[in-house]
Amino acid sequence: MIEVRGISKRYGDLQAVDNLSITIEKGHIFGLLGPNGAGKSTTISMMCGLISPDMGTVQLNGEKPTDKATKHKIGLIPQSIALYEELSALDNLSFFADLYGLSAKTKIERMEWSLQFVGLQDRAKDTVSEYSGGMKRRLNLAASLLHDPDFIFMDEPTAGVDPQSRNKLFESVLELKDLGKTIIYTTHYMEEAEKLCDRVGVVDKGQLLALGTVDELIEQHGGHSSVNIRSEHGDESFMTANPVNDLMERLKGMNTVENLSLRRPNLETVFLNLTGKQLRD
Ligand SMILES: Nc1ncnc2c1ncn2[C@@H]1O[C@H](COP(=O)(O)OP(=O)(O)OP(=O)(O)O)[C@@H](O)[C@H]1O
Repeated sequence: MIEVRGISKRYGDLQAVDNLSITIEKGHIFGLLGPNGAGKSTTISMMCGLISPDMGTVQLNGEKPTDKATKHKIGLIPQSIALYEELSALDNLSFFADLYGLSAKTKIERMEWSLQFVGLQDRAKDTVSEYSGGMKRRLNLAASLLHDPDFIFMDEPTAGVDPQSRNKLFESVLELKDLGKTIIYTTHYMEEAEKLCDRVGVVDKGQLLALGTVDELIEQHGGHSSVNIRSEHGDESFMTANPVNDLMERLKGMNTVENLSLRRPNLETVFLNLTGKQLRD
C-alpha cells in the first residue's frame, strides 16, 4: 500500500505540488492524470524518493521510500528513455542488473524473464540505437523490472510509442497487476486510463482535483449526456441526465428519424470539466 499525506513541493515561486494526499491499495493500477506542468512527475519523484517533499510524508508499506530495503522494492520507468544507445539490450540490462546488485544466477534469470516479458528476446543482441521508439520504451520497462520491484512507477510510458508497442505495454501493465504489483501510471491518454486504471487522480497546478474510479469520476464530474436527433422537424440537440427516457419521450412525436446520436460523458469530459484544458501529447 502507498500512503501519500499532504505532500508539497515548491520551486522558487512555483508551487509544483500543493498538499496532495492519495492512498493506493496493493495490486491496484493508479492513474495520475493532468495537463502539461500539472505536477505529475514531481509527485511521482516524491513518491519514489527521488526528491524529498517540502512538507508531508510518503509511505510504501509503512516505510519511507528512501529506506534502503524499500528502495529495492521500487521500479521507476522515467519519462525520458534511460538506456545506452550504443549497447545491445543484453548489455544494457546487464549494466542495470549490476547496479541493482543482483547475484550472477538471479541476474541471468531476471534478464531472461524481463526480455521475454516485454517481447524483446529475439532482438536482445541488437544495438539499442537500431530499436524503434516503442522497443526502447519496452526495454526501459524491462530494465526497471530486473530486481522484481513491488511498486512500479511509470511516467508516461507510452509517449511517442507506435500502436503495436502500445498494446504490448498495456498487456505488460495488466500482467504486472496480475503478479500483485502496485502500479502508478501517468499518461496524457484518457483511453489508457479508462482501460487500465482501478482508480484515477486528476491533478492541475499541483492540486488533486478529483480522485476515484473512472465511473465515480464520470458520475461526479462528467455532466450530462448530449443527444442529437435529426427528424422531419429538423435538428434538435439537448443535454440530459436521463438520455434513454428523454429520447423515448421526444421520439414519440416524430415519424422520420434520419439520424440520432448520443454522447455519454467519458474521462475526457471529466478532464476538460475539471481542468478546462485540452490534452496534448
Ligand atoms: N527541477 C525543477 N526546477 C524548477 N521547476 C520545476 C522543476 N521540475 C519541475 N518544475 C516545474 O514544476 C511544474 C510541474 O512539473 P512536472 O514535471 O511535475 O509536471 P508534469 O505534470 O509531469 O508535466 P508534463 O506532463 O509536462 O511532464 C512545472 O511548471 C515545471 O516547469
